[in-house]
Amino acid sequence: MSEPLVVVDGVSRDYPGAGQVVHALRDVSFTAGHGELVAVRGRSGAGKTTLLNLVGGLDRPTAGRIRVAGRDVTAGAERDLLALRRDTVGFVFQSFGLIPILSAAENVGLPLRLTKVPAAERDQRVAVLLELVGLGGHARQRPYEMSGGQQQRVAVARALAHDPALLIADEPTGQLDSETGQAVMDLLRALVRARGMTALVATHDPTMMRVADRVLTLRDGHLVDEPVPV
Ligand SMILES: Nc1ncnc2c1ncn2[C@@H]1O[C@H](COP(=O)(O)OP(=O)(O)OP(=O)(O)O)[C@@H](O)[C@H]1O
Repeated sequence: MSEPLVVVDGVSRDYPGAGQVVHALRDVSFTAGHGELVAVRGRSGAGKTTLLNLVGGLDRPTAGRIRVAGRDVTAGAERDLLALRRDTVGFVFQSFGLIPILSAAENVGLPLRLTKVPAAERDQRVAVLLELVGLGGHARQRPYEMSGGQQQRVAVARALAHDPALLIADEPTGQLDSETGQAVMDLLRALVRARGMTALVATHDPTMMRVADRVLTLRDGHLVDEPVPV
């Protein structure tokens, strides 16, 4: 069997602070297999965002190695990281990150525009993706005409547009009420199952921890063994 989709090996990330260095991650190691949904929990400041950014190639560690889909995310040139993000990783953020002047369909189609997928194919894929997240009838609406849950669904559809092997979601339900958050979680769970994607989801939300295959706990930059509350 080939190596797991995500391999994090002895990763540390220091930030130079005013006067003293912040050790945001300290010697973190884990793997995430193909098709696995891994939740990352921890208090504010524990290092969740730092870890997700490193795995997604948005940042580089101070020490250690990360491989995603067989590619070294830590040693490559900037253009290799760009290629990784374009081909392999989809991102979902707490704040949705949609472009306000674009419709739902245009937001979802944006990554395909950047990779120069022909217009007809793009439109078809966008329609399928919006159906997939339950927004088939909302293609022309702009983000401000949609609820928070609907906006996050658009963001999920956009993250899936280029069919990434890895979905990285940083507090995807952080701005949603619990019922809407649950719906977005269920959607992520179903998508990971149906598409065989791997997902790494930072969350404070106990619901997400219940639907995850595995929960990693960060404390002060360390991975710790801690039972998950049920
Ligand atoms: N760019 C930066 N420069 C300096 N310190 C940083 C930077 N980014 C994060 N940190 C520090 O690194 C530590 C980990 O931050 P991180 O954002 O990864 O935590 P988190 O677990 O995602 O928190 P939250 O749940 O509040 O989003 C914190 O002490 C934070 O202040």
